Amino acid sequence: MASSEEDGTVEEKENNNKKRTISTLATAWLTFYNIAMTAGWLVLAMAMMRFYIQKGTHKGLYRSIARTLKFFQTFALVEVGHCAIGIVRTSVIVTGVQVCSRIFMVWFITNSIRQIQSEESVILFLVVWTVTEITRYSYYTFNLLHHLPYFIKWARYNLFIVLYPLGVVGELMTIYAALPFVRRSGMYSMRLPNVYNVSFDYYYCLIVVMLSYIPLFPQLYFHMLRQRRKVLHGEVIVEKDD
Ligand SMILES: CCCCCCCCCCCCC/C=C/C(=O)SCCNC(=O)CCNC(=O)[C@H](O)C(C)(C)COP(=O)(O)OP(=O)(O)OC[C@H]1O[C@@H](n2cnc3c(N)ncnc32)[C@H](O)[C@@H]1OP(=O)(O)O
Repeated sequence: MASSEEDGTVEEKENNNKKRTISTLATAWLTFYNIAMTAGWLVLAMAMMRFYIQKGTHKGLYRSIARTLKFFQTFALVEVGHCAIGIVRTSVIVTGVQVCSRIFMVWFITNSIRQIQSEESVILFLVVWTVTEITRYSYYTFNLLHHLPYFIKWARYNLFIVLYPLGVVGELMTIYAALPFVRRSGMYSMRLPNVYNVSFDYYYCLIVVMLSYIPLFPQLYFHMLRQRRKVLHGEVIVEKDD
């Protein structure tokens, strides 16, 4: 009897130690990740400002920051992994939609269609994303270090009220500007007949993507409003499971 009780205690202790090690490793990784992402988006902000001050125009700005933008925005895919393995308390679906829509904007719209890279709408979403991400990643970093200045917390849970709709306007206007070029070039499309006997029209795909903002964006926006009430006003919110 005594020995089985002792066994139980040893097992419990081992489990607790394992959990503590995993949690320490997760915190260390998240701190490194958030610092790296804050730095990445700060580099982007400085590169954009420097370009504009030196050239006095936004034309050519996208090309000058494209590599850094593609790297840091694509790297954000690991955030979906963070949610999936449970090291952050965020929905995989909410994070997945947010990250995938950004990666789609970068790779399959802005990077693929040179003619739209100098549109004002591209600058609009780039500036909005940059302000959002510097605030968001610095919030997570300071939060993990238990030294969160109030103005960063305030910025994280207030700026999105204006920035989110502005970002969506920039993204939708950019996709809209891309439509004529996509139609003319037939890019990423497959016409029949072909060996696979499959037809795909990227032009209509983009129209579906634009329409999908109607049901999806309000969900992300209301999610952030709920987070705001929870963090700034201490409301207890029961989230539905994914
Ligand atoms: C394939 C094609 C698909 C096309 C589909 C098209 C449709 C698209 C429709 C939608 C379009 C959206 C377009 C978006 C544009 C923009 O981004 S505009 C810029 C403005 N945007 C924003 O302000 C939103 C920014 N995004 C986010 O905040 C997130 O991505 C989020 C997932 C939407 C919400 O974040 P969430 O994590 O749920 O909330 P938080 O309050 O920040 O965190 C919750 C808890 O998780 C912890 N946490 C999360 N991440 C980390 C981390 N990296 N490190 C450490 N901790 C983290 C956080 O601390 C919280 O923990 P607790 O405090 O313990 O609760």
